[in-house]
Amino acid sequence: MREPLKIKGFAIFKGLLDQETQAELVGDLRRVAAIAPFVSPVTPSGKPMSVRMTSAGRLGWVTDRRGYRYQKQHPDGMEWPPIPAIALDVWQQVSGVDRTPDCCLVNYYGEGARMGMHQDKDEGSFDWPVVSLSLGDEGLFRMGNPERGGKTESLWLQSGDVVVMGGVARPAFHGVDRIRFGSSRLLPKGGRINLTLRVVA
Ligand SMILES: O=C(O)CCC(=O)C(=O)O
Ligand SMILES: [Fe+2]
Repeated sequence: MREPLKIKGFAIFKGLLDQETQAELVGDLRRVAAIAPFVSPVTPSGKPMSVRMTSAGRLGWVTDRRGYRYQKQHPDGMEWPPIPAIALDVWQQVSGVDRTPDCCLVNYYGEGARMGMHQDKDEGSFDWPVVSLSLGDEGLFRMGNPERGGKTESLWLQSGDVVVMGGVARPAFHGVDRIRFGSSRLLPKGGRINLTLRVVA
């Protein structure tokens, strides 16, 4: 495996997944969404998020008026489907830890969707990395600091890229400013999918 790019402690593996594997993973995610449909979540303050979300794994990440949290069931009551083997394989290749993730959060970015700067901090511990996989349209990923504000660096993530947020980058603020809708042909209707694999302590 090639050495990752390192930006502010974020390790970026450009093009880790080949096209065939990306297409296979999209098929797996269709099966995930057939069991646990994408929802349009709201933040605890009631603000609609522009991304749509579902999860796979023992736990799923959800947000609504009651707060941000992990839970064992989809908002509609069903258990989350298993994490696709391809995603677990990527985790094993890049995470550097000997534990399987509990959650694979699946975000879908349609035209105009974005994600504001935030920390991933509902996991109970920053000891485990978060591994992120990008599929479909390009997304402009912004990398910040463990405190809000300060200098940031941005990078376009393309289909097949993998980012590891570990060490100093684990508590760092990050977000997706915008996507280039229609820049990839992986998803017939366009858009971007991001998977994040997380250990929930
Ligand atoms: O879409 C991305 O690349 C990042 C997603 C993210 O930060 C999250 O789901 O917490
Ligand atoms: Fe995040």
